[in-house]
Amino acid sequence: MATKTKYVDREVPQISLHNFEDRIDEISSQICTAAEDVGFFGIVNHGLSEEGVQSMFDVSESFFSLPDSTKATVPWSPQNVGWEKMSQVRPSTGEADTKESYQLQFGENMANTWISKEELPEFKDKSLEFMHRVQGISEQIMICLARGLGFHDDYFVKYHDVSRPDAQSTLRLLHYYETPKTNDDIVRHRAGAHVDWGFLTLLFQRAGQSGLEICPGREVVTEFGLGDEWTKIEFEPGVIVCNIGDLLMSWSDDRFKSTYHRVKAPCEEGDYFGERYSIAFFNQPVKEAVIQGPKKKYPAVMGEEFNRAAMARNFGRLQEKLRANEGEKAVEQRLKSGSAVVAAAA
Ligand SMILES: O=C(O)CCC(=O)C(=O)O
Ligand SMILES: [Fe+2]
Repeated sequence: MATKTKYVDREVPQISLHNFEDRIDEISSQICTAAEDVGFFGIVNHGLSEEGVQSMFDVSESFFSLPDSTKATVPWSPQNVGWEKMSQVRPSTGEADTKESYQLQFGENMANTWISKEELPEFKDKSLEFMHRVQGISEQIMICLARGLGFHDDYFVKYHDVSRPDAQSTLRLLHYYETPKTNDDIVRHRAGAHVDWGFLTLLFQRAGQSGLEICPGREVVTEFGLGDEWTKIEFEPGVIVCNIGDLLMSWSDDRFKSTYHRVKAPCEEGDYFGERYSIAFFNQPVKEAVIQGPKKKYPAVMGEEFNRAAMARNFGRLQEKLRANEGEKAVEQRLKSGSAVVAAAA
C-alpha cells in the first residue's frame, strides 16, 4: 500500500492587483517576497471574471469530448503545441502522466495545430481571447518582477511579446482521467512531481477537482519527490495560482524559487479520484530572448535553446516515437520506390 503522504500547512500569499498603477510598488514588493519565499502565490482582483474562466473550461471540455481520432488531427509537436495523451514522462517518475493535454500558442509554432472550425467553430477565437487576457495579467506581474530585479519595467514584457511570430508562450488545457479505485499498487500519476521549465505559470482550477500540491525548498526534496511534506492548493473562486518556473529562477540568479509541485496520484482516503480539468498558461520567452540574470550567475542562453532542452527532458520518449514513425514512413517510401533494396545491399 502506498505510504501515507505527509502534509503541512504553509502560507501561500494572496496578492491583489487592484489599482495596479497606484499600488505598483507595494504589489511589486509582495510579489517578489512571495517569489523568494514560496515560489507560489495567488493573484486576486486581476480583472478576469470567474464566468470568463469557467467559459474557457467549457471550451476546453468541448475539445476533450471529441473522439481521439479527431483530436489526433492536431497532434503534439516538439514546438510544444498540439494534443498529447498519456505521453508526458516526468523526470521524477519515469512514467507517463495519465492525462491528455492540448497546447495552444499565439505565433507561427501553432500553424496547422488549431482544431478545425468545422469541428469546433468558436474554439480558436475564444481561446485566443482568453490567452490575451491572461497575457495581460502576466505582463503586470512581469513588470513587478523586473522592478524587483533592477531591470527596467518592460524588460520581461518585451521578451514575452506574443505579437511576435516567434512567441512561445503556451496555454495548456489539461484533462486528467478518472482514476480507478483499486488495490493493485500501481501509481497512476496525474502530473508527477516537477518544476515548470518556463518563466512564470498562471494556473486555473475548477471547483471540486482537487489534487494540486506543492513542496517548496528544492534542497530538501528527494529526487522522486517522495517522503516530503506537501501542501494542498485548493480551488478558490477568483484566485489565479502563480508559480515561478526554472527559467525565471536562473534569470534571477536563483533569487526567485521554482517550486516542486504535482497533481497527486490519488491513492489515499480523502484523495480526489474523479476527472480533473485545469488550465495552465506558461509564459515562455520568444526564441531570440537572451536569458541571463543581473549578476550573470549562469551563462547566457537563448529562449529557443532553453525550450528545446526542456522538451527533450519531458517529451524525449514521445519525440523518439515520432522520429521512429518518420523512419517507418521513410522506409515504406523507399520500398515503394525500390531504393530500399539498394540501401539494404549497400
Ligand atoms: O493541472 C494542474 O493543476 C497542474 C499542471 C502542471 O503543473 C503543469 O502542467 O505543469
Ligand atoms: Fe507544473
